[in-house]
Amino acid sequence: MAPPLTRAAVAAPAPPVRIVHMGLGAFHRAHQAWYTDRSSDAAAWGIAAFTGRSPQAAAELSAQDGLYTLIERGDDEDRAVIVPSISRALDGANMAAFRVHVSAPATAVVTLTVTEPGYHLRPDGEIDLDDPAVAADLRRLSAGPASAAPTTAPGRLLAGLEARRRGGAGPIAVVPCDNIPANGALVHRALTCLADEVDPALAHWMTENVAFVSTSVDRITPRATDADRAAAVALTGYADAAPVVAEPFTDWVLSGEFPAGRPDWESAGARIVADIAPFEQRKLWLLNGAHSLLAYLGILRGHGTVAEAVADSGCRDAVEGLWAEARRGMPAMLRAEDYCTALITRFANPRIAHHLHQIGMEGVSKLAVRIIPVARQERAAGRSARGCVVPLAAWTVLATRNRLPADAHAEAVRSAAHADDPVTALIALLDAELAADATFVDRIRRRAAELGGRQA
Ligand SMILES: NC(=O)c1ccc[n+]([C@@H]2O[C@H](COP(=O)([O-])OP(=O)(O)OC[C@H]3O[C@@H](n4cnc5c(N)ncnc54)[C@H](O)[C@@H]3O)[C@@H](O)[C@H]2O)c1
Ligand SMILES: O=P(O)(O)OC[C@@H](O)[C@@H](O)[C@H](O)[C@H](O)CO
Repeated sequence: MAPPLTRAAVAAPAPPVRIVHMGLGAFHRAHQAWYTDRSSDAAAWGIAAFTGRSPQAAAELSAQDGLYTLIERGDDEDRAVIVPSISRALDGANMAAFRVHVSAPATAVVTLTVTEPGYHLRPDGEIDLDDPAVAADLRRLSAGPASAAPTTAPGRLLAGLEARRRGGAGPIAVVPCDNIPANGALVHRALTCLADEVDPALAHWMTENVAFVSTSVDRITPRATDADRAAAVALTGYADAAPVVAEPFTDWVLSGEFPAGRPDWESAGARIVADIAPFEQRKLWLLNGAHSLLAYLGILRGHGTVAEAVADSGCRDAVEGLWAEARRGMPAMLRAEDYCTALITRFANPRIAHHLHQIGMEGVSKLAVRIIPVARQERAAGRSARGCVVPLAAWTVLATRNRLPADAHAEAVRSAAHADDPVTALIALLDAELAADATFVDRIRRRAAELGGRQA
């Protein structure tokens, strides 16, 4: 039997905690934790990483001192590195530990990967105060912010910041790393809105002390399997209950201030830019837009993974059609055509089993930021947006057949799918203006009918 992965075994001391992370999933381990470990000053920057909803990842990682294997899976071989930057792995419900770490003077950064619905934002980007979980957190925080046990990520983050203010620990940066455009600005607005309701003095303190950084993050990281756990042992010689598999490619673009410092992430390849918007658009519209298209069209065409779907010329042509529209107007410095060429190779990696079902989850939140902005741009310019019609039509077909992967908005999707005019009702969940564009909706309806959906 392989020996357990421990810090003593691999001679990797835990770096002192200066970063708190929320959402200890696969992506954090493949991306921010990896960048931190690859930075020139890695020995000075440890992470206290908190799970989002279940304590399992914290239990698995704690049993191996926070260490895990990152398997970089190329076209023809695996490369393994043991990543030591997570010094402590903790249950997200452990608010006492969360407050201690966020309010520690040494802590300089809070990063988040809590998934798109984890921010509880409305389609207009504001925090949804009518969401029962948000409303419950507001009641808890208003009754006693110092001892409340919120359950949402924004509620927990606000409780941590409140503890930091009380402790006089000074400024800090909040760095959301989910696939949401202007994620720093949106989280800033969401937290300010909550703080205004809980205690305006806290909102004022945040204005002076909390910097919100927007990021564009990129590294294809599918959920690990039992075969990946076996591969980790074979590669490193250590048993690992929580390895992560990712493609070799990785990218991180950040924009904003870090008033208390940060790791030298540039030394690991990250870029700090003044304007994040073009980088976000390239990533979300080209990579994630194509992913969502492949997910819904691919499921309808009987495929299981991205690599299978992109090998199907019916899916591939649809991706090219979406990209032709999404690339319009992108500045030349983004080299969008080269990015798309590289994406085809990345998607086609036969050794990465990225399941369409996983990508197709949370379609309401994802389509709204991956496809809808392109469709709006095209329609505003008087064009057909036919490339955007395909993913939207495929999504409506799966909705009317009750075959969509899980979605936090499943109830609204179900009710729209049973409306007299399901296509209009479903598109209205994504964007009211496009739902009122009769020509565009009719195009989606006709495409959906071709794909086998219920039209009305
Ligand atoms: N996996 C990728 O390839 C990839 C690449 C770029 C960006 N991302 C971003 O990272 C996010 C997480 O991806 P992952 O692969 O780590 O997923 P994952 O399922 O491995 O981990 C998700 C983490 O978020 C927590 N979480 C889930 N729902 C939550 C909620 N409603 N509130 C609070 N916490 C919640 C989970 O408990 C877990 O800790 C994605 O949604 C995406 O925005 C992922
Ligand atoms: O992670 P999600 O659920 O937001 O979206 C699924 C994929 O589109 C996404 O994870 C991509 O693989 C990733 O964004 C690549 O960097």
